[in-house]
Amino acid sequence: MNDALGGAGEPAREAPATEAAAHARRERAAVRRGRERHSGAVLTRRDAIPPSTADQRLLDSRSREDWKTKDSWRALRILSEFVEGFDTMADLPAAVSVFGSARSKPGSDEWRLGERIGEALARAGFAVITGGGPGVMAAANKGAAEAGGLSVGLGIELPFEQGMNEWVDLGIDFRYFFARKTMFVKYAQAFIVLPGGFGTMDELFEALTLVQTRKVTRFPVVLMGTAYWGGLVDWLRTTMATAGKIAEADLELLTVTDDVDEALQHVVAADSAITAQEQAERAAAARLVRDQQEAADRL
Ligand SMILES: C/C(=C\CNc1ncnc2c1ncn2[C@@H]1O[C@H](COP(=O)(O)O)[C@@H](O)[C@H]1O)CO
Repeated sequence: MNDALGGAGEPAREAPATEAAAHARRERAAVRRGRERHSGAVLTRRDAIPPSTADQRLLDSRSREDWKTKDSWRALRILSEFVEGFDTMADLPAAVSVFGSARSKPGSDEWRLGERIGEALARAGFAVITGGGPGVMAAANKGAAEAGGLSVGLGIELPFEQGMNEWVDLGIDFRYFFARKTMFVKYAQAFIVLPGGFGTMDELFEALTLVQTRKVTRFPVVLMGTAYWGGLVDWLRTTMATAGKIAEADLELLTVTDDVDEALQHVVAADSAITAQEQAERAAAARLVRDQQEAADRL
């Protein structure tokens, strides 16, 4: 039973003071239920949980024998993960991926920011995609779900998994990080990145690399939290750009703000540009078909 649901089945908004207590209650309940692991369609609990994850078995294996005999078969499982992801995500409306620390505590400033950005995106009509985990991910999912938006979680099998957060309405569990990362980029029009650790950095720099190398275009990357990101952005400018490892212009790929409305504006502006370009492309294609038809009719 979801204890964030009120009697009428509606999500009950918790007062800030009680939110952390409610979160702690839910965590204790999860521990009581016992540890569990999702691996694709497979759920294991307690003693049935395998000692390693699929990603570990693929990446951490040192056995040449395994590489010859097992990895080629693993490719089929990897393929199935892409198929499942593509099939499910293709039905999404315009969406934004929100990243940030798995460790942010409910009620903290970062958590509130995550919730507000999730809510603002949902009100603007965007689905919100997160990693489906705790912390900022849960906050953004909560904001989106409670504002009536589509709240998506792309979970990952981890050795210390906590399960998908309760505000995910559409969830996919991935075994492989790289398959999951494709979905974050392919089905989003922008990334919004809140304070986070290695995982968040990985997602941020993957997006920046894809934009810098023009694998994706018209893709805003918004960093939220000027105090947190300021040092990194300064370092990118004064050390990385000065050493010629990136161009000055690459820094313009990033927007840094504390303001939810400003973040949203960037996303909406990019979305409008995409829509205008798609309309122009469709009109050009229709003109081409019409011209060809008229030329054929004249023969
Ligand atoms: C560390 C804890 C739980 C981990 N659970 C996660 N579930 C889903 N996605 C995750 C998890 N941990 C990291 N990620 C991904 O990386 C980003 C956050 O990483 P960070 O190092 O915390 O910045 C996040 O956007 C996810 O995509 C229990 O506390």
